[in-house]
Amino acid sequence: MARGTAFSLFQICNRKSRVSRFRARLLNHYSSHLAQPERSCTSTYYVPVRTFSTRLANLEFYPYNTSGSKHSGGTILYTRSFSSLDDANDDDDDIKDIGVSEADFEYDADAGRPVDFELENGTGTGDDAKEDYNACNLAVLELGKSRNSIEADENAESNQYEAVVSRDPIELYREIRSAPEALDINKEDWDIMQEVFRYFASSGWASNQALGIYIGLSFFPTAVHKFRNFFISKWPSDIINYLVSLGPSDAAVKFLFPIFVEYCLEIFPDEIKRFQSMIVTADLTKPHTWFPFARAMKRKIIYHCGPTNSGKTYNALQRFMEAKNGIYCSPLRLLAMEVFDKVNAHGVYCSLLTGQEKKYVPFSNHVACTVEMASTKELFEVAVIDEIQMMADPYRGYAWTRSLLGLLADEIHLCGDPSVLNIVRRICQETGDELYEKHYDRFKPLVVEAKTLLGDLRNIRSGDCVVAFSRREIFEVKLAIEKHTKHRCCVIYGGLPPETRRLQASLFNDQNNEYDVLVASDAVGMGLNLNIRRVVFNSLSKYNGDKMVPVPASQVKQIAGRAGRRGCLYPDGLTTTLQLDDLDYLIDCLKQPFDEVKKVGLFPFCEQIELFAGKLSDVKFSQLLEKFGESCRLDQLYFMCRHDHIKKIANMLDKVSSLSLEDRFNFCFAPVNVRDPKAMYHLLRFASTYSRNVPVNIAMGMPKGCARNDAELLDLETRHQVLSMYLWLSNHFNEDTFPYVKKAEAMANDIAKLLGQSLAKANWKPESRNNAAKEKTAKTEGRPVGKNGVLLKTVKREYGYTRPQSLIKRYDKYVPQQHGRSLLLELSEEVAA
Ligand SMILES: Nc1ncnc2c1ncn2[C@@H]1O[C@H](COP(=O)(O)OP(=O)(O)OP(=O)(O)O)[C@@H](O)[C@H]1O
Repeated sequence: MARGTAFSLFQICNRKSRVSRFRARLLNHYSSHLAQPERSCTSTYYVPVRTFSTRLANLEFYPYNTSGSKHSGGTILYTRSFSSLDDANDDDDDIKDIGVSEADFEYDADAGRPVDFELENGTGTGDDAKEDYNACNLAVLELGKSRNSIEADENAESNQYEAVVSRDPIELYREIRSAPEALDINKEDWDIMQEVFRYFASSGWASNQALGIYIGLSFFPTAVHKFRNFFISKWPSDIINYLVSLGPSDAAVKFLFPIFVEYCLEIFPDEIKRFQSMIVTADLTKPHTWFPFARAMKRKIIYHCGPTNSGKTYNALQRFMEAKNGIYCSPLRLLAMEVFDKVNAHGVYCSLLTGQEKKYVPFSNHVACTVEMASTKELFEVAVIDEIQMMADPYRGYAWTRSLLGLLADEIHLCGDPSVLNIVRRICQETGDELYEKHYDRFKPLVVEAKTLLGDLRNIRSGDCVVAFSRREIFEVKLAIEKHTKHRCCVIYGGLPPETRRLQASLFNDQNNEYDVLVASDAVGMGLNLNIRRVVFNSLSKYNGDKMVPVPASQVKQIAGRAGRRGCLYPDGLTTTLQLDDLDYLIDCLKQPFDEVKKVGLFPFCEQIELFAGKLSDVKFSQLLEKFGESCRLDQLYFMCRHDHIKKIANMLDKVSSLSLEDRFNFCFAPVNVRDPKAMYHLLRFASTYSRNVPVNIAMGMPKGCARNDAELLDLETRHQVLSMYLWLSNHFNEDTFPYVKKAEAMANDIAKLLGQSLAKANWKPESRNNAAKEKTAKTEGRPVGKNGVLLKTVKREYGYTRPQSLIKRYDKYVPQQHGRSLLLELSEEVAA
């Protein structure tokens, strides 16, 4: 399709009124080779004041005519970006230029779709356009037409519709509205018009542009349907002829859209108002303004930036302990406990605050807490936010963002890798805080052992930590090691209570017992100081809830970095894989620089959700969350954190009546494994008892003793989670309603001990909580399933990633076999270097 070369300038004027007018002025400058006169046309649209455009295709300037370059006129409604960076000033009467930058249009609804009618908006020299134009004409010439005849046709067509396309859409709309009902409708045209409207209703561009006048995505199809009925009932023949000539196409959509806007503004003022107020209340732009007290301070931000085991946290904690008061924000309960112990051991009184426990140490001015519990109301001299890169975590990132934006501390020490450094720089520009950067290197380089374990767990040695990415794998590895070697294994994975993980860690660290190997999940990557000599990856792929995927490089680095920490028994860290095939991937991951994070997480406060709820009537809390997610506006630096698990809880709690919105919101954040039906059942029970305003019972007995099989071990884990949930709820709701805190604590301690004892004995084959579900999925996908629903290993690769070719294989190809061993050593040294 030929491309025209109209050079467009857009100006929007924004009037002061509540429902303001944007004046979109389009000046089309034709390039000389098309020999068209320069012209301009202006039209005015009434649109509400709104500082966003949608996932626009605004950057693409479309003509209204399929014949390409020859038509001009008409206007496109240009609304503004979601970004706050270029907010329109509502109080400004002047006409404002809109600087359209690519960055403002990150989401393009039409991305990937073929654009047939794109006009050039470039420099005006139009070389590309000239080429396209010539190419198109050439193509047509090949079909047997002369250039003159094509031009004559185009001119004739353009003249024919000039009267339609150059008209102001407001006038067009008024004219259509005042026309009498149509009587004479041509069947063939009618069919085409149906297609045109169908195309319009399914246009991503149009539905997104419609957001600019507060026609929501869910209302858009209804609005188009009514517009179609209105349009067809009037049957404006000149416009119909033009649209029929365009057919169901982007050009037709772009022509109809401004008329549709006029129609909507007149016919749906209530819907527009309602959606507008929803949008305003779901505004998550400028989150730094949510914390006015922090903004009133001149804070000093110190970014301790470096890889694992480089002393970042150590240095930040030194400053924390020197200060007259301070707060340490941890990603894990476990790490908060470690810091709590360490700081108190140094003689600095420090309290502990996590979702589940409050340990107040008399006279303490310091507190170690989990990041979600950090107070943005108290003043501190020093705050430490550990693992700051977790701002980008899809689920929990909002807690780090909130702490960075909202902590009232003179000095805030951020510890983390460099992935969020740039984004922190940008945030500091917005908040006005001073940023200082301290860069660190690893104390000792990590060495990759290129010979690997050659697939044989009998090659395991004392001080090794085998990392596996599922509970099943962990127990399989433990079983195999203990059966075929003299080593005994400690176990650490996310499902275990922090107390049990700590006990397992100290058992492993202690040199005076038989436990000399650790088998752990990625939970080992953060928080624990362990005497690990070598990290061995059992595999480098993991199930992401949907399929097997490679473990991200950043996570591989974090885990491998646990080997050989300063001050531990083995200061020279080693890492390798069980299988040779995985080695290349490990090396690639370690060599990769940290990916730069582009966005960090946000989540609304309860008050924001409450405000939003006021705009809707008769919606359940789960629907409210859904609608908030749909309507919220965000700056370019932020994303809304994933809340599928929250919605799942909200959905379940919809059954419980007489819970306030705030209570529902709080219950949704309770720590529960949403995939564990038993734990979910207890949460529902707690919520419904609470809603009756009577004391909530634990109503769960203690197990008789240690677990004798995996099912009993899983049961212990679940029971501990339920107790942990009870304790969490007692800290987040009125304590009188959850009065059995002491009992819950005692039970949780006992179960943690039982878990420890059970793990020491564990020599059974692992089970999975959702064997049946896995089996079903696997069967529907045609994947072979073994006993207990294990997806067979051979298939894992098919569904997972293809392992990169290993060093050995590469070597085998080019070097005679007998030199293999020495080359491996060379490679090992090379990698280490
Ligand atoms: N100056 C120091 N003197 C003594 N020990 C130190 C010093 N710096 C760091 N360490 C010790 O080195 C180990 C690693 O330090 P630290 O935990 O601060 O590293 P990190 O860079 O924060 O790593 P990670 O992100 O993995 O936690 C810790 O055991 C710490 O106590």
